[in-house]
Amino acid sequence: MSDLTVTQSLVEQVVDLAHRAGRAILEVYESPDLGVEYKADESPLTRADLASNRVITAGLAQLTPPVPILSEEAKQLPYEKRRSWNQFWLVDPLDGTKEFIKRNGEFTVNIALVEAGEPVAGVVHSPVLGTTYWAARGIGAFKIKADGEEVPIRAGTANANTFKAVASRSHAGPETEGFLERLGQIKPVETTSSGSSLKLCLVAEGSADLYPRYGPTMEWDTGAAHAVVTQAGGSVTDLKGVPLQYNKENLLNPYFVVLGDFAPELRSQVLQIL
Ligand SMILES: Nc1ncnc2c1ncn2[C@@H]1O[C@H](COP(=O)(O)O)[C@@H](OP(=O)(O)O)[C@H]1O
Ligand SMILES: [Mg+2]
Repeated sequence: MSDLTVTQSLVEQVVDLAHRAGRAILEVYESPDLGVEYKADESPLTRADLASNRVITAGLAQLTPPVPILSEEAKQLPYEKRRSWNQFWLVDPLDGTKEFIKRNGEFTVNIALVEAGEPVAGVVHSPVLGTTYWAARGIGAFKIKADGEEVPIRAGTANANTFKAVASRSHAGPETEGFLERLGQIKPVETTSSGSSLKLCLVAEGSADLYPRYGPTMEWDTGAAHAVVTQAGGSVTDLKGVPLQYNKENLLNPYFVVLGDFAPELRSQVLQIL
């Protein structure tokens, strides 16, 4: 099968799909019963994750029938079946389920197109904020603001007097604290917390300089926002500086760090203290 070419029109259709999924999520979010259940690994699942998943998987299957889909909430094929995929859609229909249940708005819809282990396009939509980040290789990285205006985005250089760091609201711990302390020896650090893949998007748009993640995440938590960060000039790498890879036998990501568009010296200085 020959690969699909990523065009602006394809990405626009995926943005529409993310918006439709967002509306399905909000219907549940605004209802009294979120339908919370717990999966075998004790992570939460709601009616909204499933509703969003249905919208996205049906939409992608219609849009690009030959391209396989790997979704957090769909049955996952064994590695022997998916290892030959060169291109596939990687979907997290609702990232930040814990934040959804807390009703703090910090959750996203995530759709990435992966090619040869690398996310080449991505759409991240926040139904509550009404914002969408999207990017595609060869096209660029953009934010659609709540008022509908679309603007190009660029990761920051971290050249100001302080570092702006962002960390997980529900999954940060002592290793993150230790790193932020070491970072503070380079220059002062201001830290904010947020749920879901929004953290990577904050780095992509230059609102934050970096996001350290000492904790487990899955490929679908990062794929779409990884594409946005990369196209905006930043990086998403393991703690040694190697870009995260996708469609691995084990879909768990290593601990990682998201950096803005840092000069090489600053980049290696930060990688050394991770
Ligand atoms: N023990 C664990 N194993 C795998 N992934 C985990 C995990 N604990 C948290 N995560 C991932 O972290 C994501 C939330 O990230 P954050 O803390 O930055 O908001 C979750 O996304 P979901 O909400 O889609 O399940 C989940 O995939
Ligand atoms: Mg997730």
